[in-house]
Amino acid sequence: MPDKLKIALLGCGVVGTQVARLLTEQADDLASRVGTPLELVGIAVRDLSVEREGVDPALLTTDAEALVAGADVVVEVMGGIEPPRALILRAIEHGASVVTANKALLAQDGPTLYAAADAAGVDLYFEAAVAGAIPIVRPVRESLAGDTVRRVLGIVNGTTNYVLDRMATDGLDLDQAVKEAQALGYAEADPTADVEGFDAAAKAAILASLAFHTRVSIDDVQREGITSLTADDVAWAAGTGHVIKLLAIAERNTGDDGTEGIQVRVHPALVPADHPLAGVRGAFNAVFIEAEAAGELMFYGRGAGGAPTASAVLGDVVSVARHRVLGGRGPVESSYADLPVLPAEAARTRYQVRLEVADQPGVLAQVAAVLAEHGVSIEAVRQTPAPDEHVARLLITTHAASERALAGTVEAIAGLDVVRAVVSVLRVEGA
Ligand SMILES: NC(=O)c1ccc[n+]([C@@H]2O[C@H](COP(=O)([O-])OP(=O)(O)OC[C@H]3O[C@@H](n4cnc5c(N)ncnc54)[C@H](O)[C@@H]3O)[C@@H](O)[C@H]2O)c1
Ligand SMILES: N[C@@H](CCO)C(=O)O
Ligand code: NA
Repeated sequence: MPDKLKIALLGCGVVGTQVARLLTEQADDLASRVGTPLELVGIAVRDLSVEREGVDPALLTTDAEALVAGADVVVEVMGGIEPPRALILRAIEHGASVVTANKALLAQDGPTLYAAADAAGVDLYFEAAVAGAIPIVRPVRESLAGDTVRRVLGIVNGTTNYVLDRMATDGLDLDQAVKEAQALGYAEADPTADVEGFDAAAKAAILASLAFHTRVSIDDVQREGITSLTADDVAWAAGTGHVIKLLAIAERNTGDDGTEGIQVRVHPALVPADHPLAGVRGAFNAVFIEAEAAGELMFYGRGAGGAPTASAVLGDVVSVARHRVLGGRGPVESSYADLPVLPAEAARTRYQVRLEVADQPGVLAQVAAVLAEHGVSIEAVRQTPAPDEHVARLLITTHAASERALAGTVEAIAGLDVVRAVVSVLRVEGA
């Protein structure tokens, strides 16, 4: 048994500071759990002069490469693609186990890192990369390894969930809610990665790879953010018994030509108010899984923040450290299924389409005819008066239709003389 394990920490920001704190404060407990002491041997940072609360300045270094070379376990919480990618590969080359929270890197180039870890026989763990503190990587990879996952629906971005929640509860418009999220430290000064769905898409790619034992990169994920949503959309959703959530969705599906594959997408969707995901408020995250034998499961908690994310990182550190003490490594990424990612247009969902139309005889029939021509089946139609007496508002809910059929339908409806505006088109999920 090693007399101690040397831990190198790369990055000392929001997450790194908390990882350093927990490693120090809980040193005795961690040593008992692992079976040997964990010694934090250094922390790589950019700027040595920045004061970091609770962090021993003597541990700081700007030479990340040298730090990595002498470590048993490397914890990467720098963020970004380079230098983390090169540093992780170097750590693996030196035989270190790696723990990372870096969803962007894993979603872009995970397979290279997994292959390197396999070749070296070391662990590469990343619980914090998806839904922060929520145990989701380990349950999907290990607890559900004997089951067949059909579908994963996740609220995996806390910032957008906070924004949508504020729009729903207090009628804020998007900009106001984003400003509030920034003031609370949820959203970055540049909120693009969150509001345009890039962060959720990275997590969707990682979740899909794990759930379906295949390789999905962020480029395979169909992505749409929340920036086109209005306070009116959110209010309408409530009026029809739904809440709007930004969902990361990964599901098994069959393509038009009968090919078995998966679909992975991120977009806002109407979720029925009685669905467990509808109750996920504020900046919380949740992942809802439908598996063949297990049925429905939901994992809920904090998806971000220094301490919650550090909790997931430390859990991984203990796991990989235990493996080193016992000899060997933990379960690896399985990627035997080789399921293709199907084209987005073949995805089938229910839709709500809101229109403003001329309030005159035959309008409903014309609109219904377009839907019929495109093979889109209507589930319900609701008409409400508009402030202008010559205009009516129509809310059409469809049965499941393909994205392709729906797009053609909406284009044709928009071209009808009697249609003043297509107000919104939203998918309905989880019904
Ligand atoms: N903050 C969260 O809530 C959260 C949640 C889940 C996952 N993550 C992930 O954790 C990682 C870290 O996030 P964070 O919020 O702590 O970021 P941060 O910006 O607060 O901290 C990053 C740290 O890394 C250092 N760093 C960056 N590049 C460096 C370089 N080239 N050399 C040396 N030091 C360098 C920075 O100086 C900073 O100290 C990211 O991959 C992020 O996606 C964060
Ligand atoms: N920006 C992310 C945090 C970490 O992924 C969120 O709002 O959930
Ligand atoms: Na997690």
